[in-house]
Order: sequence, then structure tokens, then C-alpha cells
Amino acid sequence: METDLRLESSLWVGNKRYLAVLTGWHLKWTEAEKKNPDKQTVSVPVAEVVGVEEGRVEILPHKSVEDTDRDFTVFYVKRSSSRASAGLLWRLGRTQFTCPSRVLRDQWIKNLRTAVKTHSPLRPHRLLVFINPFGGKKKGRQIYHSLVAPLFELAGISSHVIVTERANQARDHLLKKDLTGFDGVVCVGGDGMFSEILHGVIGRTQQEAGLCENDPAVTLQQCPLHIGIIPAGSTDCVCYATVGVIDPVTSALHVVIGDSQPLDVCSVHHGLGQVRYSVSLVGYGFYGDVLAESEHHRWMGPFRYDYSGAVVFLSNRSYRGTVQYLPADPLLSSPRDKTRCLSGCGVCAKSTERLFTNTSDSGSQYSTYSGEWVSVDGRFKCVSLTCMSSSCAKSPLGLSPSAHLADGTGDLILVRDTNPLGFLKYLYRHTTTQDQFDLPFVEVHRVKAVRFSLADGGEEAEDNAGLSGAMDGEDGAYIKNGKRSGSQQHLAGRAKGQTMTSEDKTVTPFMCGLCCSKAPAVSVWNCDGEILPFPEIFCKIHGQLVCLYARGIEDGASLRDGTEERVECNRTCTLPR
Ligand SMILES: CCCCCCCCCCCCC/C=C/[C@@H](O)[C@H](CO)NC(=O)CCCCCCCCCCCCCCC
Ligand SMILES: Nc1ncnc2c1ncn2[C@@H]1O[C@H](COP(=O)(O)OP(=O)(O)OP(=O)(O)O)[C@@H](O)[C@H]1O
Ligand SMILES: [Ca+2]
Repeated sequence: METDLRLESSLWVGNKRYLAVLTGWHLKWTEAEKKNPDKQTVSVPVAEVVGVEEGRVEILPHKSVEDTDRDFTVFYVKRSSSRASAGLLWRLGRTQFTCPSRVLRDQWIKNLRTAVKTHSPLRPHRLLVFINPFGGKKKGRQIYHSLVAPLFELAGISSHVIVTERANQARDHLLKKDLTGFDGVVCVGGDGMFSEILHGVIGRTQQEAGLCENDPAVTLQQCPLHIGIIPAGSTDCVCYATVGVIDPVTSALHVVIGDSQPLDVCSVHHGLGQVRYSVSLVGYGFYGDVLAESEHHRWMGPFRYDYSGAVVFLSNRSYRGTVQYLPADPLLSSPRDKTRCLSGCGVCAKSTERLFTNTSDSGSQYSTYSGEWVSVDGRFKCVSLTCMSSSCAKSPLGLSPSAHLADGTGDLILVRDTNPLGFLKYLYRHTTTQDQFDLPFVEVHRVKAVRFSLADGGEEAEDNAGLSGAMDGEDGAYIKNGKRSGSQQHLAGRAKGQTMTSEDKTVTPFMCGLCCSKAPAVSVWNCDGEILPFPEIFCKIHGQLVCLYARGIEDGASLRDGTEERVECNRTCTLPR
């Protein structure tokens, strides 16, 4: 195959002659002028060629074609570093080549197109696109039509576009309508819109496989439809954490070339009847309260989170609870190993091998739990579980900077009650490169499953025997390693307390008059930006349940010679600390 596609000839770009080579994997062209000592080779991986057109073609700002029979135009991915973000910006590169003859021109076009097909098998042909016209700054439609649609058209992708008219329309469509012929689903919006797509795609896959999603013991089936995210929301955390930049053109180019990034998903169960999915944050306490507060201030747009964050911070709340978790294998990785999950991450690749190879029992691709449950109880400022770093513009390294996108684990962050200054320090470190886990009231664990209850863990374990029985390790044991304080014993003696006694309250000067007259005893969960009103939940991480049109964060150091070339980055880099 490689030798069939190989092509080498002189080509002209403008008035300069180049020696061009198609090796199968790469298209390279080098200036032929011998006297020039600085001559450079431009090398474009075939998998990153967006389109090959006859003639001299431009697509932006408007499409124009000069149909000459010795010319062809190659469109490809061109990188530049972004000052504002962790990853690299992608732009559409374009080079117009002139051949010595029409025959040679046709040969170049044919070989290039075949090479592209051969080396990027996941390129979509047909996409279902949902646009939320009200997400973020309400620019979804404009972003799609001016920046994304021209790229899809250039790549020969046909799109069925639906501008949503109500919340959950996209999810319902994916659950009920005919999806035959679609290779992927693209959402233009924020994390809320992505969450709709996630629920639709996962739900549809399990429906078709005849699996019960609500049962936490069920091994869910990996979703065949890829998901693309064109960022047009307020936080766009999923996009930031999987691409490294919030940029519609970069994201559209990842879709066009059929990049594929598997993603861990956390299923959140309440009782045996409900399930929600999360990829970025399942958060109780501070993040739950911020979200609940922000719902009253939607009119502020993206600023609602900063305002609500300040209000909730000043209210200085903390909540009691028991957190039980099933630790992940500590030999594989650690949330404090100061590495970062980057494009081509080795830890995630090993997880792919573990998840999808060498299983005699087809139902056990997500390995059954081993190890023992650990229980921690106390009073927390916040309890957060994230399947990935959850980096975003507010926090460029994220909630858990060393978390992995596709390793089959989540990071559980427990921030115990502390004074406002301590908590402010914790929050502030999210905006810097200082380690937010290096504080005496913070602990972080890499986990496979988590349970949260209001009352004492031992009692709860019995209450939910059916649920925990399904999820326990091989020996099904619970360990109690947290020593109960006096006040915790007091709470344990009560039934699942939705109300609080005066002893339970921590009254601070901030509370009075600023935002609430009385602090509530329980918080709500923030599940990727959606409020879950029930505090008692069970969470399980499903390794690589969905695939995005993305490739993880490309490190800026992988950029060489300005924009066109990239060194492969098949590694996990150390954090800059
Ligand atoms: C002193 C500065 C501290 C800045 C601290 C920044 C921490 C930022 C951590 C961001 C974590 C994002 C996790 C992603 C969650 C998404 O799935 C979800 C859906 O989009 N977003 C939110 O729930 C939206 C959650 C938004 C949370 C914003 C929290 C803002 C806190 C502001 C605290 C101000 C204290 C001021 C004291 C006077
Ligand atoms: N036509 C519509 N009218 C009202 N709500 C909609 C519509 N389409 C989608 N939604 C809902 O709007 C919510 C928010 O949308 P989206 O996530 O796109 O923007 P955002 O909230 O500004 O961004 P982020 O989630 O990143 O903070 C989603 O949960 C989605 O269900
Ligand atoms: Ca993970």
C-alpha cells in the first residue's frame, strides 16, 4: 500500500520550485534551490490533511476556485501555540501547488486522497449537529455557520443540523430517533449541552444492547458514535481538558480529521432507579452550592459562577458526611505523581490494553473490583470526584492536574472543614501551579468507585446492602480508617439527617445577612453543571465509555519550526512545579 501511494516530483509553490514527496504517512516539500543554506522541509502528516482540491482554491473568508488544470490545493492542520491556554491552536493551512503537467496533477490528487483515506479511518462522513442557541454568550449559531460549517464542507462531511428549541431536545433525539448513517454527534454549546449528548449517546447504546443503565453492577457498553464538542458555553471544561484550548476552529479540525480520544465516564446512582453521567465534576459542598446559587443569576452569563463563587465562599459552609471509596491500583499511577495526561499518554494506553484485550469472559472487560473499601467521615468544605483534570480557563491545570482522561479511574478530592483563609488558599492554588493538595486539610485518592452518605458509613452500608453488595471488592469488605469525632458520633446516632440541630451548625459572621440566614445541613451535588438534589449517591467509573473527536492536550514543547511541524508526543510529561 505504502509503495503504491509513494510519489515524488518537482512542484511549484508561487515562483519557487520544490521537491515534493508523498511517503504514504507524510507529505513533504523542500525548496529545490541548492544555494539556499536555510532551506526547510515542510512536513504534513497525511492524517492531518483536511482536503485536496483541484485548482487554486480558497475557502476563507469566502470560497473561491480558480480552475486551472495544472494546479491543486492542499488544506491541512497548522499549529500555533496559544498564550492563553495549555494546548496548541489549530488553524487551516493551505498550499497551492503547480505541476508540470495535468497528468501529474491528477496523480498527486489521487494518491493524496487515497493516502488520507488509508491513514485516517475514523474520519466522519455524516454528522448530526446540535446547536444550543442560548449557551454561553449565545453565539452558537454564528460560530457554527461562520467557522465550522466551511471546514466540514471542505472535508466532504454532510451534516444534519438541529438548532435546539428546548433543553434536553438533543438528548431525547439521540434516545429516540433513527441514527442510521451517522458517524458522530457534534454539539455546539457548553458543558451542559455536552452532558445532554453524553446521556443520549450512552442511553441509546445501552438500550440497543438491552442493558439496564440504572443497575450499578452492570458493565456498560462502549458507545459507537463519536462525540465532537464545538465550544460555545460558559465553562467549556470538557473541551478545555480534552483539547487544551477553547477554540471552535481547533475543535472542528479535530472532528474533520477523525481524531479519537476515549474518555472515562462516572455513573452516579441514587437508589436503584436513577442514573446520571459525569466526566468532569461530581461535587458536593462548595461546587454544589456555587451551582445552585448560580442558577438564580443565569442572566449574568458566564460571570454568574464568579459571583456565586464569592457569595458561597463568604457563607463559609461545611457539611457532614461519610465518604467511602474503592481505591484504584496504586502501582499504576497516583494523583500526586506530578505527571500530566497529554496526547498519546502512556498510562491511558496501558489502560486501553487492560480494558479491551485478553478477556476470556466478554462481560468482564471492565475489570471486577479488587481491593477494599476505605471510609472517611467528617465535616467537609467540599467533596469532589473528577474523571479527568477538569482544567478550564479559570484553572488551567484543573481540579486534579495529574488525572487521566482514559485510565478507568477518577480522583476523589476531600477538603475538610477549615478556616476561610485556608479554603481561599486551596481555591487560589487552582489558578497557579502551586500544589492544591499540599495542604493539611486536603486529601486526594485515585478511585474506581465512591459512595457518599449523610449518616455513619456502617449503618448506611447495611441500609444499601443491595447496592454495595453489587459493587464490593472480591471480599466485599468495608474498612473504617477514619476515627469518628464526638460530633460525628452524634450525627451517626440520628436518622439520615436532612435537618440540623443547633450543635451541627457552624455559625460564622459571614452568614448573617450576606446570603442566607441559616446554613443548611446538606448540600446538593454538582454533576457536570447539573444539580442533583439527593445527597446520598453511589458513583462508579466506567473506563473509556465514550470517544471524543479529540486527541488529548498537545504539549507546546512538541511544536517545532513555528507552525507546520510537530514532534510526536507519546509520553506523560511532568508538571511544571
Ligand atoms: C481566589 C480565586 C479562586 C478561583 C478558584 C477557581 C477554581 C476553579 C475550579 C473550576 C473547576 C471547574 C470544574 C468544572 C465543572 C463543570 O463540569 C461545570 C459545568 O460547566 N461547571 C461548573 O459547575 C461551574 C463551577 C464554577 C466554579 C467557580 C468557582 C469560582 C470560585 C470563586 C471564589 C471566589 C472567592 C472570592 C473571595 C472573596
Ligand atoms: N434551546 C434551548 N433552550 C433552553 N435551554 C437549552 C436549549 N438547548 C439546550 N439547552 C440547555 O442549556 C443548558 C446550558 O447550555 P450550555 O451548556 O450550552 O451553555 P452554558 O451553560 O452557558 O455553558 P457551560 O455548561 O459550559 O457552563 C444545557 O444544560 C442544555 O440542556
Ligand atoms: Ca480518568
